[in-house]
Amino acid sequence: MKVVDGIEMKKLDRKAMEEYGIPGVILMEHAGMAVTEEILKDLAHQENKEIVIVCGTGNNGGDGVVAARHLHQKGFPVKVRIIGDIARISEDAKINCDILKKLRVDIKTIIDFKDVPKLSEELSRCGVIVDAIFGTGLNKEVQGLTREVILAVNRTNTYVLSIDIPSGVRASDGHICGIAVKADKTVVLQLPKIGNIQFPGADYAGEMVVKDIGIPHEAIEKSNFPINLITADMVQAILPQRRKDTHKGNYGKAYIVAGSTGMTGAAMLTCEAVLRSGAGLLKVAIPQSLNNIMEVRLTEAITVPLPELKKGVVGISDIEKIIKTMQESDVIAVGPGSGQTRELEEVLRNIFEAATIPIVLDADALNALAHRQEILKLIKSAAVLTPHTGEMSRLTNIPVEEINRNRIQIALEFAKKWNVILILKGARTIVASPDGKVFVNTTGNPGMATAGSGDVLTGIVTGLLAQGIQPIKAAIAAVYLHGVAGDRAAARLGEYGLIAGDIVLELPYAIKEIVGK
Ligand SMILES: NC(=O)C1=CN([C@@H]2O[C@H](COP(=O)(O)OP(=O)(O)OC[C@H]3O[C@@H](n4cnc5c(N)ncnc54)[C@H](O)[C@@H]3O)[C@@H](O)[C@H]2O)[C@H](O)CC1
Ligand SMILES: [K+]
Repeated sequence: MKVVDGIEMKKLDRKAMEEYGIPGVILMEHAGMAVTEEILKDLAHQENKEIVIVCGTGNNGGDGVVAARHLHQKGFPVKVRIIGDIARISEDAKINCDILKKLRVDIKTIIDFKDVPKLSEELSRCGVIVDAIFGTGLNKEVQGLTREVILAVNRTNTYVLSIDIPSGVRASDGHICGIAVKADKTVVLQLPKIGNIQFPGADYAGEMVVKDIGIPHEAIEKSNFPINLITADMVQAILPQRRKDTHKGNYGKAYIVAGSTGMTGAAMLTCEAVLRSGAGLLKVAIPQSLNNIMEVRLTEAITVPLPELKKGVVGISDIEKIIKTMQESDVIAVGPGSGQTRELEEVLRNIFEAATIPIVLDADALNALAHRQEILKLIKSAAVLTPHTGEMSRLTNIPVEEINRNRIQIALEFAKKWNVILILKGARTIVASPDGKVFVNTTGNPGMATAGSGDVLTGIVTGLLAQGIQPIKAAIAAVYLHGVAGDRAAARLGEYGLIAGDIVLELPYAIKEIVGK
């Protein structure tokens, strides 16, 4: 499913009207009916059935006015409150306002601060507040009377339903324009906006419901807007159904270069996640001195002890053995707990030059790359990099705050520049492909911000790649499954007590939830 900004949505609106001849007032009618459907569901839980619909003078307000008519028609007590200069009302909204007046629905304009106390009372007394002030047309900081009205809405304990996007959240990036409505539910029209998905805006949406309002699907498919939401259907289509006549060789040979003294846990978590993601075979190259520990901790993986140059750390002297095992594998992952050494840069350079299989780079491999990004150009096969925002900052020399203000763009630029698939972990995790496409993940929770969670994701990516899944699809499915497993763990344990091992334990169930077996 595409995720759009206001400009792209307007383009699709215009295409629907100009190329398909669907009048805007029809789209508004569909929008109002879709909103009505959701309000009726929410009203079912409310004692008080009165609805106050707070409208702006644009088409978002128009959607609210259409919903008012349908609710009135169904016998619900409706109050419509239009903020601002009614003379500026959009054409389609005016058509609907005039109909409401003929139906003698209670419709008033809020034009002065002195109207706010009365409105506040109405908002506190009703069962549902509908926020139809701003949608994708919000284009500056919210001030003055509208600011006071949004403050009044947020001060009540009344259930709030926002149309398309909570008013005050910018559709293009989720920025809060001074103040925004805190919604219990947002009825998103046709396609999610970036502001519905990206924080901080995503925090204001409450439960999100996407409703079709009649924009032709073929027009949406033809749009080359690059941002997509990762959905369960998308992941289900990616995960191969298993044939009966198969053996472990069919599910690939994964190879991991990981671990160093004190960091065997990272290697262990990655290995477990590789196998729990369905890979057939797994070898893990670890420093010789850690072999006994790993042999004890890992039952299903084969350890490949490397004669270490420096105790407990993989070094360039091991490269022969690493390359040889790599050439017998279907995917190689480097970095979890490897230790930050200049040696690792050399190991990476050799691997990049020799690899004909997909490469997954995480943690210390990314930190090593921070000094030597140019060696990424040596890679001839597919590469998936999995930085969290801090590692991305070191990789790009862009401050963390700036990355978080523009996650999608920064991830996309890096992927294109270095011809790699980039998983930028965080809220939200972004998967960016060198061909310019972006996939935004919305599964997962703050409980996953715990040591080792990233090692598990690396293992899932590696495990799916081992099974021959196309790299971009493996990255998409991995971040989604990682989040679903984390959500299952949080549902069982809460967000505080959740540790990375719990995500690994829930992973098979997450896969089963999607694949069905
Ligand atoms: N295909 C669809 O998604 C459809 C969406 N519809 C609805 O239309 C809105 C977008 O409507 P638009 O008229 O462009 O603007 P808004 O209603 O979002 O904003 C109203 C108006 O407010 C002015 N404005 C902007 N920022 C501020 C501010 N900070 N302070 C004061 N005034 C401000 C600006 O002039 C805007 O025009 C979309 O979200 C959907 O809800 C269609 O109804 C159906 C098709
Ligand atoms: K709104």
